[in-house]
Amino acid sequence: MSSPSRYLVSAPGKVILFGEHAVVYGKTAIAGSLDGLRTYVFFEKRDDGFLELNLPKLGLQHPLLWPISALPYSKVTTVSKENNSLQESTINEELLKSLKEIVLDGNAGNKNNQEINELQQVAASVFLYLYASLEDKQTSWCGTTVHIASNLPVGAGLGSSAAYSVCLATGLLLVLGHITIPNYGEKVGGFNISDSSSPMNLINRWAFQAEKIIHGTPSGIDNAVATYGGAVSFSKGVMENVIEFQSLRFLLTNTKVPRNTRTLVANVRKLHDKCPHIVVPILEAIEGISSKFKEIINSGDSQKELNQNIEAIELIDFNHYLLNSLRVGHPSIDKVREIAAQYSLHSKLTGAGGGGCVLTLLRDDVPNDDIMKIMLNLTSIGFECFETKVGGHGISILDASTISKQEFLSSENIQQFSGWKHFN
Ligand SMILES: Nc1ncnc2c1ncn2[C@@H]1O[C@H](COP(=O)(O)OP(=O)(O)OP(=O)(O)O)[C@@H](O)[C@H]1O
Ligand SMILES: C[C@@](O)(CCO)CC(=O)[O-]
Repeated sequence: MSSPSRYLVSAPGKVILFGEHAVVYGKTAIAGSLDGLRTYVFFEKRDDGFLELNLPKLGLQHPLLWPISALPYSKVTTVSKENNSLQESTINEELLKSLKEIVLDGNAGNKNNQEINELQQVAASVFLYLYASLEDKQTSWCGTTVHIASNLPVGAGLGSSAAYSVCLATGLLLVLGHITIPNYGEKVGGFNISDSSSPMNLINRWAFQAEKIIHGTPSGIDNAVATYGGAVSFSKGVMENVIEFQSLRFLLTNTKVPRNTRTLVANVRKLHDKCPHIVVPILEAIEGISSKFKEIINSGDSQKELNQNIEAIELIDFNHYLLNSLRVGHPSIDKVREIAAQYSLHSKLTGAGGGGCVLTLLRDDVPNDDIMKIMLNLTSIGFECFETKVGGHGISILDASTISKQEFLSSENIQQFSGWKHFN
């Protein structure tokens, strides 16, 4: 049977309940996937030896185009299908510099001569890095056209970079013949992270490489949640399912204050290196919060009790204060907390902070009218609100042979195309 000439891949955003930043130092974080907020990538076969990337969500009006022959093969470790040895190359300054040059050349060769900013350049570098690393020259595809669509806010703390990285890793592993579409339709559940040959683990490993290009020193939690989905606990690269908080409802408020995870993580690192005697105990205290939350959810509380559990709720405030002391807070986040507190709701920043999104736990005993009022209040000052639960599918894949590029681009609800498959 011939392989599809088009694939559609999707991956979810994520929300961190407890433990961001501390997780970079090996501490435990609790997080979940955001099934309704996803990135979708459409891969279409080419036969002219070119790679085309379309990044409309990052504000690029015209495609970027490169001949495959321009890729920096000598600087990445290519893969042999025979012995199945996928070796990631070290992501160093030299590699990043040559990727950047190739991205800018691809843009310069474009007759539209558009400006390309740092965010667009990094996103394109990720694509070229993955293609060069994974190409084994046995594919029937002689190039690909890639279109990205997403309903995730970019750079707001909800893991947009990880969803993008996971989609690209999945699609390119498929296109370049390393994995095939899974058979499962609707199955959601466990995964075996220790099985190194599993397609999901392969995807997660390559998405982690992509995240290193975007973030510098990521913990790996964002790409793991986008890959495997669910509600999880994550520490030192190892993930466990923690399904007990999947029915909790949250309000996510995007303050729309632009920030950059790479810079925020680097700033915490500088503080850590300068004042370890202050920062290390803060990280330990954050670990204590994640552990306490796990203890509460493992102690047999029903979801309802968890929702009303004062101790669990106070952990949200404690975690927020500790993050503020790592200097990743922002006045816009305090404003959301202040408005939520008027209705006795508790909030914390989520993701890297410095603006971005705020997470508010919606307790069952808070009337819907109050929630509406909070949302109105927040939107009236320019913030954006989403009500959400955590959990749901990680990577989803669709044989898109019968879907045209136009249908993909004009679809209001890409999730509704039928036939999505999942690995877990
Ligand atoms: N839809 C998209 N199309 C192309 N690139 C994207 C897209 N979404 C994210 N990216 C890439 O990810 C970068 C944003 O990453 P950043 O880590 O700052 O935000 P985030 O992942 O949303 O937040 P956090 O890491 O705190 O969860 C963008 O600059 C771009 O390189
Ligand atoms: C701030 C951080 O902890 C979460 C970003 O979503 C960074 C990381 O874990 O890589």
